[in-house]
Amino acid sequence: MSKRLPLIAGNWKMNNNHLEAIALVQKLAFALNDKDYDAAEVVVLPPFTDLRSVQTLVDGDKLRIGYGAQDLSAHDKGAYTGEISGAMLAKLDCAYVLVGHSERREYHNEDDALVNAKIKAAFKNDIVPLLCVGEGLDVRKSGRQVEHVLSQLDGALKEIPVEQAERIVVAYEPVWAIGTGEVATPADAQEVCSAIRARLAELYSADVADKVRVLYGGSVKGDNAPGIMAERDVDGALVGGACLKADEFVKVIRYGEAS
Ligand SMILES: O=C(CO)COP(=O)(O)O
Repeated sequence: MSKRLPLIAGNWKMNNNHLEAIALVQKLAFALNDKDYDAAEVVVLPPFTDLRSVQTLVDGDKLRIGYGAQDLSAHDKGAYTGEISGAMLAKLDCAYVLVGHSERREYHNEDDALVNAKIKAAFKNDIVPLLCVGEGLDVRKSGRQVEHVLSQLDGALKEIPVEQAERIVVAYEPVWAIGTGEVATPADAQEVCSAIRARLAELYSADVADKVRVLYGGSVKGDNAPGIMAERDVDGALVGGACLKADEFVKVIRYGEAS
């Protein structure tokens, strides 16, 4: 069994201009003691307008903090006003890109077919997609969360070859737990994360299932991270609100040191 390196990713959503971005990444690097920290991979996902500043800072200070974008276009280039291509993100050395976040699905009508096209666009540019899946409250109340999430996973991975699938990161983010302060219990997170891993084994192989990192997201904070991260199939966290303060994000990142 391979040991998966935990991944703690901070989704800034629509927060911080490029100057605030520099300040936050500097604070984070300092609070984390970036050069000495290697127990987890740390990634920030700022708005597009911040990426060049974050790249310059990470390169200049040789930070180990990785970065990526919150979305990308399914198209290569051309008359798509307002869109950002995978090639543009690759030129900024983005390692990751979020795909299918519930806020994109809800406010921009992104469906599984578009999510699938965006995953293909990311891989075409050698950027690792961080695929978000998760059920709303109505589905959770009806007890169909596993079925719902696996259907999103199947749709997202359509025609994705094994050598790409094994690099993907999947984030289970129950919509009812996002920004609500209502965190899923560790058992809730484990139930769905283990089902995602089992489906990857069915779709590809046990080896792929063993390699893919499955994260939990939804009201993760310093105090609840240790319990969630202790679950067998949870390999990290996708953090929203708590990643906007360097000290709180560092508490999540250093979850393993909590007493
Ligand atoms: O949507 C999220 C991360 O992508 C989670 O947001 P919160 O941590 O603010 O609930």
